[in-house]
Amino acid sequence: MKWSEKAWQEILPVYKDIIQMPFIIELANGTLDIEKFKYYMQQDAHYLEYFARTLAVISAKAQSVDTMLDFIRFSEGAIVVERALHDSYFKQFNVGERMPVSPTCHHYVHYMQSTVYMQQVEVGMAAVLPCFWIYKKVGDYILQIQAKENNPYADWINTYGGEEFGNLVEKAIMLCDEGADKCTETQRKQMTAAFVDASRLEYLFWDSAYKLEKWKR
Ligand SMILES: Cc1ncc(CN)c(N)n1
Repeated sequence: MKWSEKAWQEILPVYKDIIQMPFIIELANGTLDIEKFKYYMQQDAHYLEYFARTLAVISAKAQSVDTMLDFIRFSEGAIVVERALHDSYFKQFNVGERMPVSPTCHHYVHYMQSTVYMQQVEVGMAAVLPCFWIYKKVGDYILQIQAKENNPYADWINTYGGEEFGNLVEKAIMLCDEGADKCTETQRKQMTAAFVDASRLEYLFWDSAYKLEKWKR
């Protein structure tokens, strides 16, 4: 069994919880409170900047020039493609100034960064994989159940449920499997632990947006 197949089995309960979250259900049927979506997008704008930088660090640490190129392209995609999606929603919903980074977003981006800087490159690759894979799975799931007419969140759904994003995700999974093949069993376990932690943070990211999470002080 490939590393990715085993790793997905580990996070299956988290994924099943994610697709039942009110944020996801309401996004799919188009009833999600716009303030919650705006909050999510504002936090996601922070997230994407750190995510893109983190991908660039993985690129710099990559074992081969081909993997280096793949991760630098992922980094570019996070900024160019996903930021375009944010910008169009910010315009549509008239979002001006940026919010401070929320506690959950802060935790997630610093978790990613410290993992990528402090651990071997394959563990860093596993830590960013849920950002690809869970979004693809959630995008595909929402495509099946979505309200087809007048859903204000259709562009978000089509971005992550689309074929273009799907190709990136396939590549990211394949690169993790290639990396895992070169690792020891202990290192593969570290990869899985990073994948599980980041998946749990994906859950918390949507949960925090639904609750409009704020710093206590
Ligand atoms: C929090 C989060 N995780 C993942 C993605 C998809 N790159 C995203 N836009 N935001």
